[in-house]
Amino acid sequence: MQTSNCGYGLVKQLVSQKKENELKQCFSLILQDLLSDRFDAYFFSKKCCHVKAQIEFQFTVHASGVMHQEEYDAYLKLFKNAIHDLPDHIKLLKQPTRTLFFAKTDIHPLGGLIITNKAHKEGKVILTDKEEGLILHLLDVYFLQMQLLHNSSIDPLSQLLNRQSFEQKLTEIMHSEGRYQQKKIDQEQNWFLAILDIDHFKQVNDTFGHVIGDEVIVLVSQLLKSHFRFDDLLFRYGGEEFAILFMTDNSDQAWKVLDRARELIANTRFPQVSNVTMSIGFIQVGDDYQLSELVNKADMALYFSKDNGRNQVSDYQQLNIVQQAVSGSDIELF
Ligand SMILES: Nc1nc2c(ncn2[C@@H]2O[C@H](COP(=O)(O)OP(=O)(O)OP(=O)(O)O)[C@@H](O)[C@H]2O)c(=O)[nH]1
Repeated sequence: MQTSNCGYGLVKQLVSQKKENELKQCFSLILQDLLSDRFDAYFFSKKCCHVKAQIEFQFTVHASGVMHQEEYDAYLKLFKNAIHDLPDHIKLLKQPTRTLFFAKTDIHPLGGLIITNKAHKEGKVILTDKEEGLILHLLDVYFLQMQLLHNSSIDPLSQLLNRQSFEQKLTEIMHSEGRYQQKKIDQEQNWFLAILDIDHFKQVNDTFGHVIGDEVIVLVSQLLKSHFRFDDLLFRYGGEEFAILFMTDNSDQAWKVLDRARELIANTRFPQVSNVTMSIGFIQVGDDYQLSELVNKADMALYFSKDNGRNQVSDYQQLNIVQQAVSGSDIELF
């Protein structure tokens, strides 16, 4: 039986040294070991080695236990992404014989993970402590790797996702299997792209200085984070410009969500500066446009908000209606 060099300690060390490539390599070795006959215990006891035959990955989840739906979705995404990145020959080793079942426990900072046998009556947990230990350690490795990848995609001032990750995430959404729609809590949900811009921010800088300007960006980011859901994607898109990718039922709901965010910013008293407002434009992500077109259209809606007095939310679809109505009346006039 072989023992991998990629121990848990090594993973931790690589993470702390931010050696992303080495970490990826090490992580891939761990997974190969775990899912192949070379399975061994690297970041835990060798006694776990019999577990291999029992651990299979399948992502049909039958119950969410006591976990909140959003938290549960985030876990699922984490695992799906991790498995998605595996080389093909490893994917072949997966046998969909088991069901993942998440339950919130105190054992792990990310919550606990238990695997149950689908065939087992009433889905009783059949994992031994050692097996559960194995999974929890695996979760640790995922967590550390995700954290590292996460850090490289974060804007240091706002702590939101950076511009580089924006295109990547939007591309992922546009090319993903479920595409623009996903079933969430028994309801179809659609993706929306919003672009938000702080109004008259130049004036803030000119009057109070760049340090205060930066503080406004930080506070706006925190407010937005507190307003949106755990798995909505918030980006600092440019200097005082933000982008949000989020899911909701329809355009009316999207408008309401964004208008509440606008209201929250407008009603917050910012130190020194006092009042800050934001203009927002959004569009539903769909088949009609390429990525750059989509961003341009959301931007057009944003500038419509700016041109119409700022501190408001505009839906690109509604602008079309306005434009068509205008051109329609033009035709009638002439
Ligand atoms: N403090 C600070 N200022 C920034 C940052 N990034 C961009 N800015 C400033 O943001 C200001 C943006 O100004 P404009 O694009 O003219 O827009 P505005 O004054 O917000 O006006 P409207 O968008 O039309 O409401 C510029 O003065 C930039 O220098 C940053 O990271 N920190």
